[in-house]
Amino acid sequence: MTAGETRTAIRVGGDAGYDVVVGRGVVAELGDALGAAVRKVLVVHAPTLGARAAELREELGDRFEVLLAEVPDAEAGKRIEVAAFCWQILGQADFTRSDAIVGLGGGAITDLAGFVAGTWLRGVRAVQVPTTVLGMVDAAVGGKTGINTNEGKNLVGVFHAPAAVLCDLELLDTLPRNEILAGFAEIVKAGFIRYPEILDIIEADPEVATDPTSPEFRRVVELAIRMKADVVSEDFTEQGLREILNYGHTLGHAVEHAERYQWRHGAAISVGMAFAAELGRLSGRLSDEVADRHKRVLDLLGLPTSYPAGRWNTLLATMQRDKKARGGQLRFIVLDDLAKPTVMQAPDQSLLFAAYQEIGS
Ligand SMILES: NC(=O)c1ccc[n+]([C@@H]2O[C@H](COP(=O)([O-])OP(=O)(O)OC[C@H]3O[C@@H](n4cnc5c(N)ncnc54)[C@H](O)[C@@H]3O)[C@@H](O)[C@H]2O)c1
Ligand SMILES: O=C(O)C(=O)C[C@@H](O)[C@H](O)[C@H](O)COP(=O)(O)O
Ligand SMILES: [Zn+2]
Repeated sequence: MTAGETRTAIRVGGDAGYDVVVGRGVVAELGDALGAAVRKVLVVHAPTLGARAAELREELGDRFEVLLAEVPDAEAGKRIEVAAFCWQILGQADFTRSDAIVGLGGGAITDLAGFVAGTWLRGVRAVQVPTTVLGMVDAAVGGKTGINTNEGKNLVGVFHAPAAVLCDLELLDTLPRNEILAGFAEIVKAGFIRYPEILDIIEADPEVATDPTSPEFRRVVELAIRMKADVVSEDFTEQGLREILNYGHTLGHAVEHAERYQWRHGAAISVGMAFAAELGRLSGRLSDEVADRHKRVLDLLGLPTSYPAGRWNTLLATMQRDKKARGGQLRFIVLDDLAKPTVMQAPDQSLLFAAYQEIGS
């Protein structure tokens, strides 16, 4: 970091937990985050981050034996065959329990790298270096890892907390605008379920989303990370509270599946939040003002809030496999008010359908 730049450390899980470090240049802390006990490091990265991964190998080379695993980009990387490819590298290089894995990439890569770290020898050290907004504010934080199956999104995974998360804002300099905006869907989620200040900032000037160097950008990123850090500190394995992080995800994951993962996660979650707002409104719990605010904020960011009306049956069939379902009954996260998320148990299909009609295009 250069003089005058600040570094923020957000703690997850108290004394025995880890820091999520935010700032420009903080990837320079990777060696220390890996720690003195580690000998070998596997950096799992997408092709986009190949040059940066090679630089890291150079930078860390005098302290560690660094191997690189280039894996397919985005959701194509979140497959069991890709995890097996990484396990093979680890096996052939004799990785032991005192070695470590680094996830360098967007949320898909940190989900995969976390899964590999959580399963290799039943769990080795993972340090996450997210390179997308979405990875920084959500995916790399909290130790939820996962891969997809033919039947649905994230159906296989383990909870495996990282040893550190380094959110280097400089890495966002190369991130395309549409990826930045997709990441903002999870920031908006944090606004609705915990910190409405985020919504105020975006409404005051939606352009903050496209300037990673602005103080407002930094503020909303840190608020979203704080929200996630607090929730997962209280409920790491999603016994209750953590379910609120799934706001917009029940329908959103079904949209991703229906689109064969050609939609960005953030875009699908945006549609899912628009649906959750209608569910809140039509069930009589959420005011028109807060429900309408969803579409307004998401529109300001150019994120989608509708989906073809004729796709309901397809989405409903996929939603039956949602992890929040209990005994065959769907459960949705909805809002009673701003920053008051709650679980809606087994809503009538007629209510779900009516809410979907409101976002149907
Ligand atoms: N585990 C969790 O708690 C959690 C939370 C939220 C989302 N997720 C998962 O995260 C995934 C979505 O993550 P995402 O939105 O980061 O998408 P992504 O990982 O697919 O990355 C998006 C694109 O950005 C490119 N990219 C990444 N960093 C770049 C950079 N610095 N410069 C240029 N290009 C770059 C990638 O190559 C990719 O093409 C989904 O699979 C979702 O399920 C997990
Ligand atoms: O961390 C969590 O918990 C979340 O639900 C965060 C979500 O944004 C994320 O997309 C997560 O991967 C969804 O998890 P899933 O259990 O619904 O697959
Ligand atoms: Zn998500």
